Amino acid sequence: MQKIRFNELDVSKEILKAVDDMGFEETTPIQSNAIPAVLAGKDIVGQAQTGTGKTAAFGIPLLEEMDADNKDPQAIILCPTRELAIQVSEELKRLAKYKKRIYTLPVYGGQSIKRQIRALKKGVQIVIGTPGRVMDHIRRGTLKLEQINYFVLDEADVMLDMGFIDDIETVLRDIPDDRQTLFFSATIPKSIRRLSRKYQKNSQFLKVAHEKLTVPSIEQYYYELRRHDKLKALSRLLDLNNPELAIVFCNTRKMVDELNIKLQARGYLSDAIHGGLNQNQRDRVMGKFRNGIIEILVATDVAARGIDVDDIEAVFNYDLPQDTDYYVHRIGRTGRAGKSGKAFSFVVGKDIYKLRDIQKYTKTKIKRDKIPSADDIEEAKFELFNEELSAYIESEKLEKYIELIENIIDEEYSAIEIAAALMKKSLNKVEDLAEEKVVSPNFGDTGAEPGMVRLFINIGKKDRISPRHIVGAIAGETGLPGGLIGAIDIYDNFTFVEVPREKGHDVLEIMKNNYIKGNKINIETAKAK
Ligand SMILES: Nc1ncnc2c1ncn2[C@@H]1O[C@H](COP(=O)(O)OP(=O)(O)OP(=O)(O)O)[C@@H](O)[C@H]1O
Ligand SMILES: [Mg+2]
Repeated sequence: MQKIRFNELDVSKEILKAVDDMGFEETTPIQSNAIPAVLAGKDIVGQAQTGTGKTAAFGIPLLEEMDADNKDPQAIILCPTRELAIQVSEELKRLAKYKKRIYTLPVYGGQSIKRQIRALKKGVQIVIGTPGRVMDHIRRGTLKLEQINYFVLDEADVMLDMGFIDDIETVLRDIPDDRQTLFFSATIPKSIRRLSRKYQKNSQFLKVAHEKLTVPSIEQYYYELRRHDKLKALSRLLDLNNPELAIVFCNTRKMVDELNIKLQARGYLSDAIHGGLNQNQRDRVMGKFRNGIIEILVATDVAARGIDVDDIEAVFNYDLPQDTDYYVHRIGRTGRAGKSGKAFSFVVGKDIYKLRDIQKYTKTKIKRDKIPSADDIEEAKFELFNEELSAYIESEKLEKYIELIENIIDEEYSAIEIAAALMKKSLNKVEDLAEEKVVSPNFGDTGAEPGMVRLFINIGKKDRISPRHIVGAIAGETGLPGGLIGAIDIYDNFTFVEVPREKGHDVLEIMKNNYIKGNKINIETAKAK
């Protein structure tokens, strides 16, 4: 049983109406397999490719089985991160749109526990949470387990990788034996099979029959390069492909932060997400990414697990993942729900062996490709320019300008010379910023604290400059109190500072005139202040 219509399943008209509102036409294979199995009371391990609707595969039968007259929790869904708990909860809310008396609640750390307790007291049937906070509620007695009939682990494998096994086992021991236990992920390693043998009854392993582990609509490429060429390669691929939204994965939090700053300094609208950020920061970043305020999300593996954002057109493995399974989850952030996408992996030295393992494991061919040259980018920009130009000529009223140009032609220049000069001027504007990076003010919303703006300053050799020097120089020259100049750090050959938004342009002007010589900050003067 693969794709069928939802009304061929034994589900209520409320659910049928909701999936129709959501625009779902047919079930996905995991849905046509899992929904009847869960409704029939089975324990299952569900494995299906990324972006193929596993959330609704467990969400729909859970919603069907909830007793609206019972206000106690009847299902717990555990997710590895707060973002995912929120996302799953939102998908369930959409599915429950016409089941007015079923309440779902996400509970996760970082959010006021009192608010969650109040909500739980009012009556909630499905609790979606991260293990830490769920445990906390259980210990406090604010999450009652007596009525729990369903226990779901979403992204089951990464939950074990993250060391949540003790928490999971504690919860499993405490909820009634006659419950149903469901595990889901795109990759099911042996550790999950073991957990299944221990805690599930007559478990059914639903591996949706697919030859490949990755989605076929994702084009996959790799690039062999040297470590220090990665940033250039990333910039070129971003410029050439121009993805609306993209995720770039690095292997450590530190790399994520560093790369994000470098991208921002090059004028990209990027921001970083990883487990080292606090709740507010993470919410802000995810919100900006979902709304397209930032276009590039630089992330660690866990932070992006299961994340479902429309229109992510490209995924970059800036570092190749340590684990082959992680490759599957990473590139699965694109090509969701039947859409197409591209995945680009950077391969340095011995990474090539890991890449071979990945190909063997996922049963896919990752195509080798060349990093686009500066000429390729220029050509692409030129093509885009031509297209935009034609559209502009078609849509705008140009009579007045035609007259003006005719005058210049008469006097000195040919039409071709004038067109060439205008073209160079218009194309260069963008390139100057990206290439020289002397000072690139980024007034877009790129990770600065609220009310602040980030300024990037090229400082040439970093060994002679400390953050203190830079704050000193800015404070001295602009009269801003040092306390208002924030978040300073030094990366490679540049630094950034955050200053109050309304002072941004002033500070920039002053810094340009006084401290930027060529492309170096004049640190001697800064020290003297
Ligand atoms: N039957 C369907 N038809 C069309 N779209 C669907 C269907 N079921 C789910 N979707 C949509 O597909 C997207 C991906 O679903 P979901 O996030 O549940 O995937 P997943 O299998 O959990 O992926 P991952 O392994 O990355 O967690 C969501 O936006 C969801 O609303
Ligand atoms: Mg999922």
